[in-house]
Amino acid sequence: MSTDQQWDIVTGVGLTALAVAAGRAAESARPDALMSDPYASRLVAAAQSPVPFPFAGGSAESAGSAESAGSAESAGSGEPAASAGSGATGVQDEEMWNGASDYIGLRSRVFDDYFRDAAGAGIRQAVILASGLDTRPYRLSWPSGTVCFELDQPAVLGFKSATLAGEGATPGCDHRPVPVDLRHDWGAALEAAGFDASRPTAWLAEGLLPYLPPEAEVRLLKEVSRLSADGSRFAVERIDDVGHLLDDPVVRERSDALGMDFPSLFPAGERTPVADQLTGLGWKLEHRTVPASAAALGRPEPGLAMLTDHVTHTFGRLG
Ligand SMILES: C[S@@+](CC[C@H](N)C(=O)[O-])C[C@H]1O[C@@H](n2cnc3c(N)ncnc32)[C@H](O)[C@@H]1O
Repeated sequence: MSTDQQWDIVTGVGLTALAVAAGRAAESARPDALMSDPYASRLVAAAQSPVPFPFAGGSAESAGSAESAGSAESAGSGEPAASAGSGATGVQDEEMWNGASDYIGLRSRVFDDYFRDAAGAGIRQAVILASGLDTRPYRLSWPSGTVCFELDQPAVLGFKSATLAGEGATPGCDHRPVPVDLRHDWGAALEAAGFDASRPTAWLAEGLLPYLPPEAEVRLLKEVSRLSADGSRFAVERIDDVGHLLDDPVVRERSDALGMDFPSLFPAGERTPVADQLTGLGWKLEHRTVPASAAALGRPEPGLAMLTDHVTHTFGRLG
């Protein structure tokens, strides 16, 4: 991928955001759902992807209220999302999507809880880096006065805002989308959108870092740190060696089925481990493995060795 290439929701890295939304739709439809995204099915349907994603039916109105979303108790009340219907392929295999939701559902819940904890600790500024089709500003309960910034490519944010507006969805926070390319200088755009670096912030990088070139990853972690007042928090999904992901035959089979040129999405190059970078930038870290999160939430481990062995959720605090 060239350093200036852009994408929308059905091309390049954008397609990964759609795949994650399909995983959240699948999770939301489970009777034992760990989280509920009442908009995921609708977003997947509206994208009209040339790849036939499943779970593209349903509507936000019928899929449960945003108020009730996000708790284990209330989750699962949403309407089971329907399959895309025509043109069935391996991509529409239920088992595969239930497998995907095992991890996506778990990851979403872990980071939903992270934002709930940060709100409970009095943090009123959230920044979701590479938010994709994530709908946390709409589906979580935010304390009054919370400002939520979402950063992603212009076409991705534009598609999401337009689709959710068409659904009559309204954010539960002061929602500020910031269209940027995270490979370049995005801090100035964030500040221009009203971000206040003197207030503690809860940052999230979920499904982002491996897609950045190594030097852009270094810049991003430094920029987050520069903009973080004492008391800030930073949650990161880490995949420290993407080679394991690309070598996994199940991952390859799934990305092939989705028509993704997966290897091309991960820029090559030497990387300093993210945990080392964060520690060097002053963050105090806590790490949680995927099996540990699964056990804590009463879920079996996701069936992919690559996820259980090579993905970590890291939580940083400053000050
Ligand atoms: C796997 S998706 C994850 C989306 C979201 N965090 C979620 O969990 O649903 C990756 C996202 O990273 C975004 N992304 C990757 N590189 C980016 C860049 N250089 N600038 C802006 N967004 C980027 C993509 O547009 C996409 O939305």
